[in-house]
Formats: sequence, C-alpha cells, structure tokens
Amino acid sequence: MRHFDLVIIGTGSGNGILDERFDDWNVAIVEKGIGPNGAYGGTCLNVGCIPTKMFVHTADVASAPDAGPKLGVELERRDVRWREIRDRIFGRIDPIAAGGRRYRVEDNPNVTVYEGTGRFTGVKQLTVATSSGTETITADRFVVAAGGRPAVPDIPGLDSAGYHTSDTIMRLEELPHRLIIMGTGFIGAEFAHVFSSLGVEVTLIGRSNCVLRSEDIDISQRFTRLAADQWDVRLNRRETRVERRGGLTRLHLDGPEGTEVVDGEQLLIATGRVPNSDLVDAGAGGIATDENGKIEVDALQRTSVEGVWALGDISSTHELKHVANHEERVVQHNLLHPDSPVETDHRFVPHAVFSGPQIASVGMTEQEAQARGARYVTAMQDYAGIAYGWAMEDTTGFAKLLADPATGRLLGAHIMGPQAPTLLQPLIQAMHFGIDARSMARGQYWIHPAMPELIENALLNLPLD
Ligand SMILES: Cc1cc2nc3c(=O)[nH]c(=O)nc-3n(C[C@H](O)[C@H](O)[C@H](O)COP(=O)(O)OP(=O)(O)OC[C@H]3O[C@@H](n4cnc5c(N)ncnc54)[C@H](O)[C@@H]3O)c2cc1C
Ligand SMILES: NC(=O)c1ccc[n+]([C@@H]2O[C@H](COP(=O)([O-])OP(=O)(O)OC[C@H]3O[C@@H](n4cnc5c(N)ncnc54)[C@H](O)[C@@H]3O)[C@@H](O)[C@H]2O)c1
Repeated sequence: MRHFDLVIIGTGSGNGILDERFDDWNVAIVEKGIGPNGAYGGTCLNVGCIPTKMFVHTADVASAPDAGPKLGVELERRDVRWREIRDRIFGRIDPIAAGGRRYRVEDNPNVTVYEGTGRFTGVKQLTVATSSGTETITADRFVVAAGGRPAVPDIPGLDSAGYHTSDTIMRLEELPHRLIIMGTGFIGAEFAHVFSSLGVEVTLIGRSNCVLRSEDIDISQRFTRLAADQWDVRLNRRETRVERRGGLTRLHLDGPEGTEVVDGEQLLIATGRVPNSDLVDAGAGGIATDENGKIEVDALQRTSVEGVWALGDISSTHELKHVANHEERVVQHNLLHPDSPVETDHRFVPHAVFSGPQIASVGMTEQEAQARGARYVTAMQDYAGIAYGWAMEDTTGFAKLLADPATGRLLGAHIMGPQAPTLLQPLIQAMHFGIDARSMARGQYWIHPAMPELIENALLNLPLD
C-alpha cells in the first residue's frame, strides 16, 4: 500500500494547493474527470463559471439590438452560429484543462496523479478505481475537495425522456427552438438569458412564486417581473411526468390553474447541486457530514478526522468559486504552518448572477435583517436617477443598501442592472474594511458621470442617525 504525505481528492480548487513549497512532499492527486470529456481541473473551468460567462458575454452582445430602438438605433441580429460560439469557448477551455493535467502528470516529480474515482475504505485510507485497476493508498494528511454535481429530481419518465444539466447543455450540437429550464436559481436564470439571447424560446419552471427567491425581496420581485417579460415563466408548478415524443420533450405540470404540458426540443435540469461526499464515501473514512451531505468543517477547514481537511462545494454552504479558492488558501496555509493556523473568513461573501439583467449581492437581505431583528435602514437608488443611467435609458435597474443607522456600517448591498458585479466590488471592500457609508460617499472622488455614481447616491440616500 503506497503511503503519501498528502492526498488531494479533486482538482478544482484542490489543484491550487500545490506550489513550490510542497516540492519535498510526496503527494497524490485523485481525480475522476469532470463533464462529458472527463476533464481535469474541476467544475469552474470545465462546466461552470468560466464557460458560462463566456456564453453570457456572447449573449450580451447578441442581445444588443434590444437596447437600440429606445436610443434611436435600429440593429438586427442576423445570424447566430452556435457551433462557432461553442467551439470558440471550448477551443480555449479544453486545452487549458489538458495543460493543467499534463503539468501535474509530467512536470511534478513529487506528485502521483490517480485518474479515477477515490472512495474512503477506512480512516485516512482511500481506494482508487483507475482504468489500470484498483489501488488503495494511505496518507498522513488528506484534503477532500471533491465538489458536487447537479441534483436531478425524481420525476417519472425523466430518465427515459433524457435531459441536460449544466455539465452537458453547453456542448449541444444544435440550438433548440424551444428549451425548457427546470429551476429558477442561478443556473436557470443564467442559461435562460444565454439561450433566449441566442434566439431560443425559453420556458422557465419554478416551484415557488418567484425567480431567484434567495435574493433580497426587492431584487427577486423585480427580477421575476422582468423574467416574465422575456421568457415563458411558470411558477408555483410541480412536475408530475416527462415524456419524449416526436423529437420533443413534454413536461407535465401541476399548477395554480390545474394540469398543463410544456414542450421543447431540450430540457435543462437546474434544480441545485448535491455534494460528492457519497462518491468519496466520507462516512467510511470516519468523516462527519451534515443532513445535506456536506462535510462538516471547523473554522480552520478541519474535518472530524485529525489530518483530514475539506474545502469548496463539498463542505461549504456557499457554492461559489471565490469561496472555494479562499478556503483552498486557508487549507494550504494550515498544511504548511500547523503551528500558526488561520481561519476562513465567511463574513461578507458576495455573489453575482450573470443573467439579463445582472444581479450582485453581499451581506444581509432585508428579509434576513428582519429575521435577525437587526437594527437597519435602507436606501434605494435607481440607475434611472444617475447620468449614466440616462445615457443608457435604463428604467429597471437599482441599488439597495442596508446599513446600521447608528454606525453607518453597511449590512447588505444588492444591485440589479448593467455591470452589477463590478459596481458591487467597492461595497464589498467597504464592508470588509469597516468603512462607514458617509466616509465612503464623501471621503473620495467619484468619477463623473460614471456608473459608480449609483453607489455614491445610494450611500447618500441612507437615512443615518
Ligand atoms: C453552471 C455553473 C456556473 C457557475 N458559475 C459560477 C460563477 O459564475 N461564479 C462562482 O463563483 N461560482 C460559480 N459556480 C460554482 C463554482 O463552479 C463552484 O463553487 C466551484 O467550482 C467549486 O469548486 P470545488 O473545488 O469545491 O469543486 P469542483 O471544482 O467541482 O472540483 C471537484 C473535483 O473533484 C472530482 N471528484 C469528485 N468526486 C471524486 C472522487 N470520488 N474521486 C476523484 N475525484 C472526484 C470532480 O471530478 C471534480 O473535478 C458555477 C457552477 C456551475 C455548475
Ligand atoms: N454566478 C454564479 O456564481 C453561479 C452560477 C451558477 C451556479 N452557481 C452555483 O451553483 C449552485 C447551483 O445552481 P442552481 O441554479 O442549480 O441551484 P440554486 O439553488 O440556485 O437553484 C435551484 C432552484 O431549483 C429549485 N428546485 C429544486 N427542485 C426543483 C424541482 N423539482 N422543480 C423546480 N424547481 C426546483 C430550488 O427551489 C431552487 O430555486 C448555486 O447555488 C450557486 O452557488 C453560481
């Protein structure tokens, strides 16, 4: 049985742990391969953040004609060359994944890469099934960075009818005329924007009464209205059955007005993700998981087994790449410096939804502030009320801030509209570094007439004590 100083399971954020400081460590990396091609490098690079945002940018360009008429410009989207779009994106990504694999396999003499699924078969003992057989390895330290996978609901007929998830939808051979998307969270909202901008008719199915229901109430209500203007949005629905007939997938639903059927050439399931703790058989390794299957970690990212760390989607409540990367840096430090460990900082975790419009958020939503009994005031600022908003003729975007009225400290910030993620960044900075709203608004210049004036005005609108 080969024994290592360190075994890392998963090459998403886990891959980033190793640098030259580990050159004299004997390390094994275990990776089963992700996506349709069994790629190296995890979700974000191959089937997540990066390709989706490359499609989103293309979609934004493709939807530019929609903004023309109100500015007195008539534009036309004449042709969408789907295969060219797809192949440009994966023509860039696939070689990066292959290069990452090659680097570890060929250029890291201290690293052994096992290409197969690893399952714990004892405490600090992993059995890996590779194409050349099964091998059991042990190590002083393990990092479990095995991420998650799309959750697929149990609906009669779904398996035989066939479906896509975010792992496969971006590699379609042809654009469908109609696409059904099940799930109104991040992935549903982003792919609805991507495909509708490329000319596909999108039907979006949700169980609750709004789209992006975890967002601040004002954001999700406004977004739900805007979604219904662009897509066939069906809320408060339950799926009862799926069938495939005559080249179409037919989804049977129960809703407020009884039963109904929607159809489309393709069906995308976007109903959340499940952690891969079952795939690694965390339990057999003595590693405690919670009721959602997430590996339990403390502030140092340690699991219930001494010498076993976990990071990213398999353990974090925030399924976001910047969080996985932060946790990876914490684990890296703690492996290298066991006598002076550092803690993960999850105080102000931002996120963005790259849909149409874009959304970005950090800190408390108003409903969370109410539930926690926090003392807070709010301020709203429409894009329509700033000079750059006039230039864009924006009528729907806004920023909403929550702050402590006594200290002026920001509690939450939520933006919906053009460049929302970029506009949010200074507010994240203010929250991290404890800059109060008044100092932030009046302690610096704001470029005129640029979009961040949205933030300046929102800050000034806060009714502080
Ligand atoms: C469509 C989509 C879009 C996204 N967009 C964004 C975005 O814009 N911004 C953002 O911040 N986040 C985004 N995310 C989330 C982000 O991709 C994840 O939070 C992040 O990639 C998680 O990284 P990780 O290292 O925890 O896991 P992963 O990157 O998933 O890595 C886990 C690796 O472990 C391997 N593995 C699993 N089980 C085993 C096993 N038993 N043996 C061997 N190997 C195993 C897997 O093959 C995988 O390669 C998106 C996710 C999706 C699905
Ligand atoms: N821009 C980004 O940062 C980004 C983009 C994509 C994904 N992600 C990450 O990936 C995670 C997964 O994305 P997601 O959109 O799949 O999950 P999500 O949790 O955002 O949304 C899933 C939605 O599906 C609903 N749902 C569950 N079962 C359903 C069913 N049977 N029928 C209809 N709806 C159902 C849920 O109620 C929820 O609203 C996100 O939570 C996010 O952390 C991030």
